[in-house]
Amino acid sequence: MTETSLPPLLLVGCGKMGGAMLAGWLERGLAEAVVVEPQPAAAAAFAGRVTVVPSPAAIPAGFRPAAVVLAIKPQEAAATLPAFAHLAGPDTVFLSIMAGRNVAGMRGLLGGAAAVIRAMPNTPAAVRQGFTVACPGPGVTSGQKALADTLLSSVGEVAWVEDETMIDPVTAVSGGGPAYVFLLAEVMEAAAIEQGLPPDLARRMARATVAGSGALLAASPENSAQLRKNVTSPKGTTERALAVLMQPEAWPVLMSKAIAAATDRSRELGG
Ligand SMILES: NC(=O)C1=CN([C@@H]2O[C@H](COP(=O)(O)OP(=O)(O)OC[C@H]3O[C@@H](n4cnc5c(N)ncnc54)[C@H](O)[C@@H]3O)[C@@H](O)[C@H]2O)C=CC1
Ligand SMILES: O=C(O)[C@@H]1CCC=N1
Repeated sequence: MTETSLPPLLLVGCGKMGGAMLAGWLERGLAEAVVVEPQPAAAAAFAGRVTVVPSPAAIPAGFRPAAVVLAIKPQEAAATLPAFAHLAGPDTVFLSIMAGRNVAGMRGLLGGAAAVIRAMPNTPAAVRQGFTVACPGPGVTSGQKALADTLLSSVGEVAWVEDETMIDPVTAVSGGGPAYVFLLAEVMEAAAIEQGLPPDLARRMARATVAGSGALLAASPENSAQLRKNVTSPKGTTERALAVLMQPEAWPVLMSKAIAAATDRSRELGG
């Protein structure tokens, strides 16, 4: 597909993640989109560029989306999805980004025969640097998978898996991962202030250090461990900090526990 050929799509829920993806799609050249969003403020940033309606009943007659992107909270699925069941058919694929919600449960709510892809993106999609892992459900055609791939890859990198159970740990790692990185910026900023640096400087340093390190990681052929070693001079300052961060029960163990907790929560949200 060319840079201007994203197909008509229906976005259900224009909150933080749906909005992030929509921003990326619009930047990529989305021709026609209808957004179902009951909170006017949530979609205000997109006014004039997409059609925003408050409920499925207000979708313009005759609008035939090639993809219906489900970006509501998992807890809203049971009450919301049945109103979109009439859109199921060979020309429409449902692309869910809801945490936990599994394909079988969504197909049940959409009438049983819907083509459903379960995907887990992340918010860097807003700047087209997202990472999405997607899993096709039963009956998804190669054309529908290609369409979802076009949508998802237009806002970042995409990986496909056949085993849906992988989406739970994916949700914990790349879905929520940006939050852990932003937390790192928060705690670095606070620590810098503790060491006597002015708050403005502390904020700029933390943001630029996290963003610059991410850019270096993205651009470098070296792996993250080597990039870490490149900063760590023998008997220098970084070595002292890493001795704290990598001690037993510190970062490696804490991250492992955090990812396990999030994976468990994704499984709990299933159905
Ligand atoms: N925020 C993130 O980083 C990520 C979120 N997700 C998933 O994306 C989904 C949305 O999450 P967020 O955007 O964070 O939540 P959010 O609360 O910011 O967005 C949900 C939006 O859905 C709207 N909404 C509620 N009921 C609706 C209905 N019946 N029809 C249409 N819209 C309705 C709400 O007004 C709200 O704007 C969740 O299922 C979450 O698991 C997935 C990956 C990352
Ligand atoms: O916190 C959540 O449940 C969602 C899924 C991944 C990121 N946000």
